Amino acid sequence: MLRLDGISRHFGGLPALDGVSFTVPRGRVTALIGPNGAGKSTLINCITGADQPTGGAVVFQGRDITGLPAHRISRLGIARTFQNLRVFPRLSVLDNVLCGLTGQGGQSMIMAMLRLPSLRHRERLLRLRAMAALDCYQLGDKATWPAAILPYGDRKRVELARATVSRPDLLLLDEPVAGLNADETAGVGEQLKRLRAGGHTILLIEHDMTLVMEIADQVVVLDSGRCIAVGTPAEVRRNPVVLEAYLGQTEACA
Ligand SMILES: Nc1ncnc2c1ncn2[C@@H]1O[C@H](COP(=O)(O)OP(=O)(O)OP(=O)(O)O)[C@@H](O)[C@H]1O
Repeated sequence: MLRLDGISRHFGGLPALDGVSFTVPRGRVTALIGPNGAGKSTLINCITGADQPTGGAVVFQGRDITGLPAHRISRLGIARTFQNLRVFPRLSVLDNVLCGLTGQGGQSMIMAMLRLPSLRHRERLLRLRAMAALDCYQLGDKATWPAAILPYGDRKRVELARATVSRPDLLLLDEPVAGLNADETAGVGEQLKRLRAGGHTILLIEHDMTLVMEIADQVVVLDSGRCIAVGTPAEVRRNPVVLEAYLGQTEACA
């Protein structure tokens, strides 16, 4: 589904990513883990076009998408959530989720001005899809609320609904449970399991190791911009290089 070939990204000569290569298989959950500053968000930014790699190639469904602008990559079927929430505070919850369907409107400016019945029909269908996504995340009763007044946990779920509403071929989730309490984390964990069961391909950045070990099929470990391990959760958990770099020597000795 996605192949990364030697991705590098240097900031002022300092490597945030240094020749990172791995593949994200279709229909599986791949977790990307690593200590703070390892380069995880930079890598997601390079995949989605929010940033450009200084070396290497991003190949999605057989096509080289390296350096394409973010809106074109999004149209190819890659959606994401952000580590620092990016909901539109003044838009309603429903409109925030409809933003995840902008590429599917299919209307030209002329059609939009003429308000043809076919266009109104299409808009109704998109709203129904957005409402169904909100229901999946238990947000249906807050559809008309401005996003600004939602509690943090709800805003996280609005982002998830927006990222998943278009049924993207690849879903990139940057710390979806960061800042959530235990109940909210469990709720999002259930959602992620449902997405996995539904055949979604997911690249998940997460520091919550319990969640990662529970839902990932494959774990990729970054450390100081390098890929130091790729394997199943069980393989990675007992890899001494990973334990030393990420989990700490104490656990390695346990
Ligand atoms: N725009 C930038 N300018 C300069 N340095 C940057 C920039 N973005 C990231 N970096 C640096 O690149 C390195 C990797 O950062 P990145 O945010 O990708 O790490 P991360 O693994 O996502 O960390 P965390 O788990 O804390 O989110 C860090 O040293 C960071 O300071």
